[in-house]
Amino acid sequence: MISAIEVAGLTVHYGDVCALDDTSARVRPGRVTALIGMNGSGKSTLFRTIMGMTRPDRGSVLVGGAAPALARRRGIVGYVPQNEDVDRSFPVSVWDVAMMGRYGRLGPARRPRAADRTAVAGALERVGLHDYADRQIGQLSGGQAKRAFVARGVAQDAQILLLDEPFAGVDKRSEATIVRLLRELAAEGRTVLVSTHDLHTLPQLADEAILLMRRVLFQGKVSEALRPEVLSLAFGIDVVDRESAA
Ligand SMILES: Nc1ncnc2c1ncn2[C@@H]1O[C@H](COP(=O)(O)OP(=O)(O)OP(=O)(O)O)[C@@H](O)[C@H]1O
Repeated sequence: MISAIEVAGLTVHYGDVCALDDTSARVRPGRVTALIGMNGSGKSTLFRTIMGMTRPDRGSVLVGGAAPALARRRGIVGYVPQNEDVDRSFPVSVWDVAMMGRYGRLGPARRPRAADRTAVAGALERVGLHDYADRQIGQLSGGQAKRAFVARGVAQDAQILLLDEPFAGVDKRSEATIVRLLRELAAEGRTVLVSTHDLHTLPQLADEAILLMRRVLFQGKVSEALRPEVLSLAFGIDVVDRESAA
């Protein structure tokens, strides 16, 4: 089977710190794959390397069969980072944030067309923010703001979507909305790679899991990833209470 994302032998250092060490994994198309690992295990680094934003010391990345830079240019891959670089005190509306997902598609005049407005309206509807379109981003709760950034990724209409901890700091309702949305995107044939600390929702969220600790310790079905002996590999302890490991 052709992989949606394929990384092989990735090694990334920040100075003396080794963030990824000979990391290899394949992400299958049309599924939700969860990326699990402790703080500092290299999840964000892996996302950035897949996006071509961090250059590996060694190894290769293919995204939709293309090198990262080309995949981004073609709009094949979308990315919702853990920490947004949008200043929330900056006066942009929820609509504007979602429209940022369309920037790569706007013509030279940079003026949104009907298709762009339809995509943005649809994305806001899907994250449950259609009534907040005119709200300034700084006037949203943390969970609503997170949903606005997920809407930006959805509006982009990419075949492959990467989300770095979209559940961090969001309430149960927002979390349920995002989980449902990611499942729908996978059912439409899109590929979703999502990092999370929440092992509790893993069975609802994902089909497959990748356990990372600088290198891939396990990749397979979620039901197998949740076995205590597998989790203890990733978290380095005997996991009695799954949530306390997250
Ligand atoms: N810009 C940087 N400069 C130096 N070291 C970095 C940088 N970014 C990450 N690191 C280090 O690389 C390692 C991997 O970090 P990374 O952010 O990829 O982990 P993570 O699994 O996403 O962590 P978390 O769950 O806390 O978000 C950590 O030891 C971190 O301190």
